[in-house]
Amino acid sequence: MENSPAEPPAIDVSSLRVVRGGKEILPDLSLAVPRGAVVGLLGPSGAGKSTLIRAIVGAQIIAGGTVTVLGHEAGSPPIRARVGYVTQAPSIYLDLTVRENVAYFASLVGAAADTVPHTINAVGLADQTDQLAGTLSGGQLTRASLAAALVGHPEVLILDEPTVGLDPAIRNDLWALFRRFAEAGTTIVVSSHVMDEAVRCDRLVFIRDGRVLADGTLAEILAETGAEDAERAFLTLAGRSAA
Ligand SMILES: Nc1ncnc2c1ncn2[C@@H]1O[C@H](COP(=O)(O)OP(=O)(O)OP(=O)(O)O)[C@@H](O)[C@H]1O
Repeated sequence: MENSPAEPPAIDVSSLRVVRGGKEILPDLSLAVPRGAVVGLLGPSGAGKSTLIRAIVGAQIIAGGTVTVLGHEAGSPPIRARVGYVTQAPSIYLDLTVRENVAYFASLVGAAADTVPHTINAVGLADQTDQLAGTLSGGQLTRASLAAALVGHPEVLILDEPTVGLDPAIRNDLWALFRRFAEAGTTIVVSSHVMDEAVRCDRLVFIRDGRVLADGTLAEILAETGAEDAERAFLTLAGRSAA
């Protein structure tokens, strides 16, 4: 899962500075995401997770630093079809069916038509193929948005709080799905404010007040803090940084 020295990280953020509404949201943030890893971006509400994600997908004006994805500037034309992004809000058309939505996003990235049913099956929505997206349940809607993002087989998949508000069984199914895509080589960044999702990730980035508190495996972070779980480790690190 770790990079070989010859292989650059999938995502490389260096000294990123972001100002929004006149406020410095990310003062000086650096991190690297290895290829093929599932990386959890964990932190409380308002920590700056969505802002960082926006910078990674090239949707955020940055005031300083660099964000490189697959060796190219974030959001630049050579990588647009290679990076999938699922926002917190439903990112598909509610007045189209699941199939119509996924077919539309397939056409945008030039994916073959036969990838549409395959992707819908992969996210477990075969029975909802002809259902209007606006009539799906919350978990189904998240999976439909995922299908739209996945249909072009992105090498990097960025998911902003995909499991928020979903019941434990659906969260479990979604994590199994992320794992399958990672095993097929996709690099996945998942943001969450639910610390118990840490155990699902290969690596974790703890973020608070726009700063990285920790970047490593859960085992490394627990060893470093002496904490029993991710939540206590986070609190320990937050306490240290405030001291
Ligand atoms: N346009 C804006 N103007 C001013 N402040 C903003 C703007 N957008 C975001 N912020 C602030 O930036 C901070 C980080 O917001 P961000 O959405 O990145 O956090 P988050 O970690 O994703 O939170 P959540 O888990 O609640 O989605 C928050 O304090 C938010 O109020």
